[in-house]
Amino acid sequence: MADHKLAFTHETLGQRVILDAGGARRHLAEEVERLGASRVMLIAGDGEARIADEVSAGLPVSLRWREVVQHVPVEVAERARSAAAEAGADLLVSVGGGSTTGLAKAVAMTTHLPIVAVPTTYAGSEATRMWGLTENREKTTGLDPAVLPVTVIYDSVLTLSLPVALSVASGFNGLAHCVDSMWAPGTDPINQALALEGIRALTTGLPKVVAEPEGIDGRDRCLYGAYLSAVSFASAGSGLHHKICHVLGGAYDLPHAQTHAIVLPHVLAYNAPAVPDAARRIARAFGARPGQKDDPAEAAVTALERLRGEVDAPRALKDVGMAEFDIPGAAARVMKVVPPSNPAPVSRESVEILLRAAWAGRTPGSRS
Ligand SMILES: NC(=O)c1ccc[n+]([C@@H]2O[C@H](COP(=O)([O-])OP(=O)(O)OC[C@H]3O[C@@H](n4cnc5c(N)ncnc54)[C@H](O)[C@@H]3O)[C@@H](O)[C@H]2O)c1
Ligand SMILES: O=C(O)CCC(=O)CC(=O)O
Repeated sequence: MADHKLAFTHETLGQRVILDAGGARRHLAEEVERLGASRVMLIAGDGEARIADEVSAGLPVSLRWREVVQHVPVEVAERARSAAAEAGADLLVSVGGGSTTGLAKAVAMTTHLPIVAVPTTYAGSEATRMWGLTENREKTTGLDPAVLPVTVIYDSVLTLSLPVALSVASGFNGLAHCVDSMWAPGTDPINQALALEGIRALTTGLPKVVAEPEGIDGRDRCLYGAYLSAVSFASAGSGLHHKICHVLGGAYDLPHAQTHAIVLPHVLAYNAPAVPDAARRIARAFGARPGQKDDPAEAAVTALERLRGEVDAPRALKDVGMAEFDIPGAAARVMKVVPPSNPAPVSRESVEILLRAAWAGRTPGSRS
């Protein structure tokens, strides 16, 4: 912790959180009963249909919604909201990744229906009151207490089918929540503590998932880390890293988790020299043991790079569909949303350099 007076105002979001490998079906039935619901709108995309069918067996489902699109286009949200009203739904149950949770949030925003979320990736949307909608290539995010799920049910058995590459990318989405929380506009000692524990959990969990994708221990650690990462992000808010990724996702439709995984080391290398104390703590959480004379920023970046190599995380925006000629436009868009509190000064040129390095998959912090 920095050497200054300890003082903060921290808001904790209230929700019931259950983590129980193999227990989702039972817990979901109990939650539906506890909430007194009789007309469930079950939201799950095609890729999550099998899992959703399994965990929802026996529930009073009056509407099964399958149209799920990443970054929640407003047209999709509107269709789902109308369907919820027509079906007279009294509870939203989302089973799936961040896109599925995001659609449930979009419906809850206007209907104020409660959500029970059963996450199947490590995106963490289930533990935030942040919504995201995309219209005309622009992603808008906002905060609304109505979109925070009342209950989250984590069951690592449901994540066994998540392909290893996607598990890794999604885990890096969680790590990005943690790292960005160390300097985001609302950072405080509480969300920093949660973020550092989130880094530890994901740093031990991800290599286990890669080594043994069917193993419960690695998956449990990743879900635990994903939850902590989301709680820290929910409190600290979006820092520079998230602002960059929202521009890239909204304007260029890049895959969410992979984009986070690629951009994170570059933002860490950019900001860490301006916050040596946070950098030292991040490095330690990643498992490094920096000595007194070591440069903390370098130690943090090296530790993240080691993990990236160990789990073969994605490296280049050019590999996930970004065109090089879009870089200047993306930098201009980022400049409109840079958090004024970012620890290192940000210019259009510096964002363009960062994006070029991330596009090409260069070593973080390098110019060539
Ligand atoms: N509001 C927030 O706080 C917040 C936080 C993080 C992410 N998000 C949003 O979440 C979205 C991205 O979520 P994501 O990265 O989880 O991707 P996703 O939800 O789009 O899922 C990616 C793919 O994985 C499949 N999948 C999910 N779980 C699976 C499983 N267990 N087995 C097999 N396949 C599975 C899905 O069907 C999909 O094809 C973005 O729109 C992002 O903005 C929001
Ligand atoms: O819900 C959204 O689409 C916005 C929040 C978000 O995507 C967080 C993240 O970048 O992981």
